[in-house]
Amino acid sequence: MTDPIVARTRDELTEALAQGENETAVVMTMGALHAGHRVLMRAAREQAGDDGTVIVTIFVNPLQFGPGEDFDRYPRAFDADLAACADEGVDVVFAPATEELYPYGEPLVRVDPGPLGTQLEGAVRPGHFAGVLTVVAKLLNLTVPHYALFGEKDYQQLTLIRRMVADLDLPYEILGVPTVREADGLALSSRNLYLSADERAAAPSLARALTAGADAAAGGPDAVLAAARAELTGVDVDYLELRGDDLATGPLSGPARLLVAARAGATRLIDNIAVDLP
Ligand SMILES: Nc1ncnc2c1ncn2[C@@H]1O[C@H](COP(=O)(O)OP(=O)(O)OP(=O)(O)O)[C@@H](O)[C@H]1O
Ligand SMILES: CC(C)(CO)[C@@H](O)C(=O)[O-]
Ligand code: BAL
Repeated sequence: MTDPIVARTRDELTEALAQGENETAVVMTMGALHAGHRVLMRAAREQAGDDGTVIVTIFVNPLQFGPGEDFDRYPRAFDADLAACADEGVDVVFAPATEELYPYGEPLVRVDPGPLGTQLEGAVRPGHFAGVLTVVAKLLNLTVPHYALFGEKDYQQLTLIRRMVADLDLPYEILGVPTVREADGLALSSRNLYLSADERAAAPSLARALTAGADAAAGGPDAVLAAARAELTGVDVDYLELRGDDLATGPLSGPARLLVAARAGATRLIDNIAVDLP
């Protein structure tokens, strides 16, 4: 096991990447790495190959947090993150300071996520997806990977990143990785660290609701939503929505996504599942 090269600046990153001529794959994270991130790292290694380069970025992006959100208290655990990256054979960790990534202060020009950016998560978190897409575009252009891997847990984010890359002709291949879950179905998330014992006990109701919804697919959209709603207990629901799998609204048949966001105490949890409508 070799320790990854840690790059804190653009120059250090360029130097670290200059060494490899083979395929590169990047996993972008906000740190506090868990087993879900590790699955992304393994998928990245599979894409890049043994002689390729796997890059993990660790950056808590202030641009995607709204006022009153948890930017300040977002978990930060750099030493443990580095150990996890070493364990997974990551080659390069890019962990810039805010001033390194945004040397001119808050960017005036941002990537516009379009109408989907104000729906679902975007309705609850105004400006969130402009902040996400802007930093993802920057990190893609800095790491210049062949592949970038993102989790399906953040399905709307993954969908918007795919659209950004297609709409702006960015030369990177975006790959989605299925959601990694605890034994009781709860999707792994750095924010699960915030949950009290009671909240942790209530949290799997999101996954139960999604499974019940997907199991009711044969009955059509109304049956899916009713089955899911019946299982959503002990949490405050922000939204439960069924959409076509590209998240564009429209007549619902064929491949669809059921998405949920709910609060357990003060902690917002999100999750989603594929639904195969008749
Ligand atoms: N349980 C999971 N399964 C698969 N991918 C995941 C999972 N959790 C996070 N990811 C993916 O890891 C990448 C980095 O996510 P991030 O660092 O925000 O972690 P997170 O656990 O989603 O944190 P948060 O609690 O902030 O949502 C994203 O592509 C995200 O979709
Ligand atoms: C993609 C990302 C690293 C951009 O800050 C973040 O939104 C996340 O961790 O999902
Ligand atoms: N995991 C998505 C990033 C965010 O919640 O800000």
